[in-house]
Amino acid sequence: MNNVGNAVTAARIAPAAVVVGIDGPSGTGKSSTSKAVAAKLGLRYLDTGAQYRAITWWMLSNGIDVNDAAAVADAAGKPEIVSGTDPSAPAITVDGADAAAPIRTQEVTSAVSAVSAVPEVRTRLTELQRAIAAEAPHGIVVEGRDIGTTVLPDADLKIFLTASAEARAARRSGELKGKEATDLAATQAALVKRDAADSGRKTSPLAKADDAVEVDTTDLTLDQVIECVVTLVEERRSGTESA
Ligand SMILES: Nc1ncnc2c1ncn2[C@@H]1O[C@H](COP(=O)(O)OP(=O)(O)O)[C@@H](O)[C@H]1O
Ligand SMILES: Nc1ccn([C@@H]2O[C@H](COP(=O)(O)OP(=O)(O)O)[C@@H](O)[C@H]2O)c(=O)n1
Repeated sequence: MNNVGNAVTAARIAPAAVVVGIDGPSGTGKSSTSKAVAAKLGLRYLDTGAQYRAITWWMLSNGIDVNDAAAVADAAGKPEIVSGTDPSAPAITVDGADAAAPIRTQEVTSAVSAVSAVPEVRTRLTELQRAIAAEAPHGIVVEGRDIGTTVLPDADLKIFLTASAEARAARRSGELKGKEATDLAATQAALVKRDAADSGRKTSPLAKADDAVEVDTTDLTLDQVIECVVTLVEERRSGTESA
């Protein structure tokens, strides 16, 4: 077959790259759903929250006062942050060091909203996120707070996950070890406080894009959420969305 024939055949076989943004507050199932959907559909995966956690961890590790926006802004370009996009083994390094564990500590979780509110931090990470998405050969699932509104406004599909604060706290608490896991009320209060900070900030707040599909996961199993999103992606790809 000549080159034109090969190109036509290839075009028939390989679906066009698809970009999916999944936003929502903590504990709605963004990471679990995004990784599973990316793996099922042969897409790359990006955890933008891990990048905000990584830069926060760097600030804390280097003695920057995370509540001093000017100091955080001055240092925003210093850490080298590299994200792996394999959904089966997402990785993140900071200045060459594996940051997967330290970015999940309570210290980082308590500081990340302050760092994430600094415009220079958001500008830098948004540029990085867009570059990673552009490099994904078959497409990518990108999860966060502002993917559909700011980072990838032209995404092929935008999902906004929600769930009751109680359900989200119970899920998060189920992940925590020891004392934290038993103090459900404290976990819920911390989640609600972080949601408010993320939604209330001036620069690219946590928000549902007007063209995002909202999925309330409160009474759904994780598998049901994954199946729902896979179906939405496949419908968007084939242009056969249900009315
Ligand atoms: N629909 C669901 N039902 C029950 N548990 C869920 C559901 N979605 C996620 N989980 C669990 O809740 C915890 C938080 O999920 P995660 O994907 O990390 O949420 P997010 O990324 O939105 O914070 C994980 O232990 C996950 O397995
Ligand atoms: N696109 C994003 C992703 C995360 N973030 C910030 O990073 C924090 C941690 O994000 P995360 O996704 O790891 O948090 P969880 O939803 O997993 O609890 C959020 O609370 C936001 O403050 C952001 O500002 N923008």
